[in-house]
Amino acid sequence: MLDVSGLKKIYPGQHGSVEALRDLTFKLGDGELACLVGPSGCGKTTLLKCVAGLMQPTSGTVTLAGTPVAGPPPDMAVVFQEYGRSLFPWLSVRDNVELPLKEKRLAPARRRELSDEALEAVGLTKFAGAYPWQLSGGMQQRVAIARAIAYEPRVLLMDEPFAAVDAQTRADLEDLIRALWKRFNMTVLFVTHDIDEAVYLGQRVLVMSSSPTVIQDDVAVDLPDERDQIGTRAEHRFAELRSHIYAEIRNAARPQAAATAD
Ligand SMILES: Nc1ncnc2c1ncn2[C@@H]1O[C@H](COP(=O)(O)OP(=O)(O)OP(=O)(O)O)[C@@H](O)[C@H]1O
Repeated sequence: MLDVSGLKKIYPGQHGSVEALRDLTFKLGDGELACLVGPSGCGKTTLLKCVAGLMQPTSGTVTLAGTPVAGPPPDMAVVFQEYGRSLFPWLSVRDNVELPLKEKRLAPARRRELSDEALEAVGLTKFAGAYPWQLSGGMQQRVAIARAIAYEPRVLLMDEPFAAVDAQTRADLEDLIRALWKRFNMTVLFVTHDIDEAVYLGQRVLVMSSSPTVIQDDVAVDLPDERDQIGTRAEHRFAELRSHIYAEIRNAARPQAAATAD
């Protein structure tokens, strides 16, 4: 479904250019849920922007279902960390969810159907008429997720979407993502700083090295498919996977966050 090959990104700058991504190659199969972890500044956001067609890589390719990505693809949606800035405060929850569907030029009845389903899926049916500023942080992030789901993406990209919410809300949102992933058969690439979150959510964890960045490890999460916040996290295998990835990231982290390319 998603094929990233030899991706390289160099940011030009006045004091030397920064090689954020050196040579990234990985594939995601149709319907896979993979998490991407790596040390701070290793280029996770840069990678997502290139995959989402929001930024041109210096070299390398991103292919979505066989088609090269040259701009934002119609069957991909992105959920960012800053839900506060990604929702329009003057639009109701429903209008926020339907906005991209208008861009897609869907008829009003179809837009309504999709927003109803998405709001029901994230448990916000009762809040369709509310405004984002009337909702808690976790609820606002659920609106952002509903907006992405309503778009009916084949691939959902998430960039540290739960970094700004409290621990209990975060756990609820993690379970919501796994439920939505199963219900809508999406391919999900989920970027996080949090190793526990990556192991809990993913079928695979891609570990990025520090800059200049490559994929350092690709760990299969061989935990049972049914996950729950208490049981799964208490499993011996969960602890083993977490320790393994933690050691990889410790290895990957070097004192310098970014290398100079010239
Ligand atoms: N627009 C830009 N111009 C120049 N350098 C940039 C730009 N954006 C990012 N960088 C550099 O590229 C490297 C990777 O940044 P990026 O934001 O992709 O990392 P990240 O892994 O998402 O970071 P974090 O985990 O802290 O959010 C960093 O060294 C950063 O300073």
